[in-house]
Amino acid sequence: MLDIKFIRENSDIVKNACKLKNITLDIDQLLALDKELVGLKTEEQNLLAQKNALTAKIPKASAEERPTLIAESKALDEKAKAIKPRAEIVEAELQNLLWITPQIPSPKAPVGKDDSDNVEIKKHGVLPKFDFKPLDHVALLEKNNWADFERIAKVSGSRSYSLRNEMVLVEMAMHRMAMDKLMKKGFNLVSVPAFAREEALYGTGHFPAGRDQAYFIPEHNLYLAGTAEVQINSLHANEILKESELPILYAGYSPCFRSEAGSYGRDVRGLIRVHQFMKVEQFVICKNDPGESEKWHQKLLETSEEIVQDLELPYRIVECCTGDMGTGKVRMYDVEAWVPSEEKYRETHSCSALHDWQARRTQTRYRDGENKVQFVHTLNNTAIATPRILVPFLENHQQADGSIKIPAKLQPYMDGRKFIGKK
Ligand SMILES: Nc1ncnc2c1ncn2[C@@H]1O[C@H](COS(=O)(=O)NC(=O)[C@@H](N)CO)[C@@H](O)[C@H]1O
Repeated sequence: MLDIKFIRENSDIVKNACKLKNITLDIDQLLALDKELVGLKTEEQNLLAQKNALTAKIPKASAEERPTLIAESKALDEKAKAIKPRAEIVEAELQNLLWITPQIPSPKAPVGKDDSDNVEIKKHGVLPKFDFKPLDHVALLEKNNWADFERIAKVSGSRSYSLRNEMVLVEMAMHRMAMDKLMKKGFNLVSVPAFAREEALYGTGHFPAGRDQAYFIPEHNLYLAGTAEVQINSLHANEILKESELPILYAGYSPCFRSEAGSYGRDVRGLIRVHQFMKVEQFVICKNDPGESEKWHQKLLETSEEIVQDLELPYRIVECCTGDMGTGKVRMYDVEAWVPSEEKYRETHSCSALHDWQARRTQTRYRDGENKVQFVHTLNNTAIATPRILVPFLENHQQADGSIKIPAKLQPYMDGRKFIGKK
C-alpha cells in the first residue's frame, strides 16, 4: 500500500507505476474518492464542533433559551450522523483501490511486460555433458522408486506427488542444510502453521488479486498460505518496534499450498508445479532506509546462490522486469537452475525488496532515533523449496546407471552417502 499523501502529491508517478506493472487502476477515481471522503469527514467535524459549541452554552443558558439550544444541538448531531453511511461506502471503495495500488518500481529495474523481458545478470556453473542418454527427473524417480504419482493422484488429486525412500531423506537434508546456513547467518528459525487469517494474506499483497491461488477452509475462516512469507510478515502486525531491535531476521519453515489457478496444463508432469510443497523462507524486517533494503536484498540473494552452489547446480540470476515483479515489489531477482531435459533454466528462488509497501498493510512500525514512528521495510527470498529443486538436482547429478551423485556439501546431511540409487 502507498501513503495516500504520496499518491495525492505524485499521481503521475503512481499512474506510471500502474502502466509499468500492467495494473488497471484509475488513480483519478481513487483521488476523487479520497477528496469526497476528506470533504465528508470535514463536514462531520464542523457539525460536531458547532454542536459542541451549542451544548457548552446549555449549563449557563436561561430556562427559556435551553430548549432551543438542546433542539439545535440535537439537529446538528442528526446531520453529523447522516454523513456516516455515505462516508463508510466511500472509505470502503477507496480502501479497495488502495489495496491494489502498486509499489513504485526501482528506476534500476528493467521495464518490460512479462518474464520474457527479465534480464539475465549472471550465470554460474558448467552445464553437464553426459556420455550416456540422460533421463528426465520423472524417469529417474521411477527407476529408483523414489516417488509415486499415479497412486497418490487417486488419493490426493491432481498435481500431487509422494516422495519415497532416499528422496524423502534428500528433501529433509536440503532443508536442514539451508536452515543450518541461515542460523549461522543470524536468522531466527521459525516453523509456522500453514493456516493464516485473511488479514495476513492482505498483509503480503497476496490478496485481493491472488485470492484464487489460496485454499480456503470456510468453517474455520482460515486460509492455507502459499508461503511462510504470509505468516512471518504479520508476526509483528500493529506493533511499534524499537530501532535497536532491527533488523529482525527470520528463516521460516512451512508447508506451502497453492491452487495454481491459471496454470492449467503447465508443468503437469512431475515435481515442478504442485499444490503442496515445503519451503525454507528468508525474511528480513529492517529500518526504513533504501540503502539498508538494498544491502539486505543483496545478502538474501547471495545466500540463495550459496545454497544452489552447495548443491552444485548450474544456475543464472535474472532481474525481473516491471511487468513480472508483481504489485508490491521495488526490485526482484529470480534464481533459475539448469534443467537438462528441458534445456532451459527454471526458477527455484525468488528474491524481493518491497520497502514499506507490506508494512503499511500490516501497520508494522518502529520508533527511530529521533523518536519518530516509521514503517519498516520488508524483504523475502526463498532459501530452498522442494520438490521443485529436486528436478535440476536429479537431472544434473544423474549417473549412467540412474544413480545420483550427492554433492559434497550435502553428504554430511545424507549420513555421508556419496551416491544414492541404482548400483
Ligand atoms: N506450485 C509450486 N510447486 C512447487 N514449487 C513451487 C510452486 N510455487 C512456487 N514454488 C517454489 O517456491 C519458490 C518461491 O515461490 S515464489 O512464489 O516465487 N516466492 C515466494 O513464495 C517468496 N515468499 C520467496 O520464497 C519458487 O521459486 C519455487 O521454487
